[in-house]
Amino acid sequence: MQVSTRLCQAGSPPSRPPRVVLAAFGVRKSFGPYVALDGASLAIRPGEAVVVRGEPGAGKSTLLMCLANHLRADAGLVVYQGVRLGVERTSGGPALLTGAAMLRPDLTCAENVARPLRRMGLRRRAARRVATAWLDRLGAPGCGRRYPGELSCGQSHRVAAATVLATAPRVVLADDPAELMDRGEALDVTRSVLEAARAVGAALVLAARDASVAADADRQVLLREGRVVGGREIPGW
Ligand SMILES: Nc1ncnc2c1ncn2[C@@H]1O[C@H](COP(=O)(O)OP(=O)(O)OP(=O)(O)O)[C@@H](O)[C@H]1O
Repeated sequence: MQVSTRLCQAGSPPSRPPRVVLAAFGVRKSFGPYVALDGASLAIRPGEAVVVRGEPGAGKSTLLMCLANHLRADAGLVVYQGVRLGVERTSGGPALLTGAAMLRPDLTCAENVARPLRRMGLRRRAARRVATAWLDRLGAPGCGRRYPGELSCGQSHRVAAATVLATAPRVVLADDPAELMDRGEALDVTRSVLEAARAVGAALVLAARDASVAADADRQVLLREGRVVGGREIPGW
């Protein structure tokens, strides 16, 4: 509780960079009788890549949704950049990468990536240039003029990742793409996202069933029956 109090202190800016950018403390979430999260705790440092591993149904997606402020926890708290999500901030939160569903089907892929950049104030031409560079970086060159409906699952996920990463987020929460494509493609896509997140200094929390993804990350934690039960956590947490 000492830690959460420190993180939640509002007012004066911290004198040094925060040690933790995103943290969950004892998060519980049920769907009717189904307990998806049963007191999950996790702390993420700025810029690190953390894989949250777990069997199907372990609660990985639910944890990401709570961390992203898309779902409100029944109990416990989520703190992002020193602010309690769902309480002090009811909208906004870390960027959530879920894949193809994030893309507008009536816009080309370049327009999809440029859209949030335009909202951030970039002029049309600059936004287009940045979007094209991000599509290249994510391994989707040549997708710019195509529409989401014309892409494979892997390509759609890469384009969705470009829409998120182009905005230089502090934290990206990425759900496991393995359900939607074959293992090799899912690994390839995941690695591209991981490298791109590192390149812009974004922390990445990646849900994964597959252990091989963890080899490229800074650390991994294991989620079982809605609790973080294993993995190397940050000392002192
Ligand atoms: N909207 C919902 N309504 C009812 N139950 C849900 C809902 N969302 C999740 N659950 C249940 O919560 C539990 C955790 O689901 P969750 O999707 O978070 O697990 P997961 O680890 O991401 O699984 P997977 O690897 O299959 O994606 C499961 O028992 C699931 O059936």
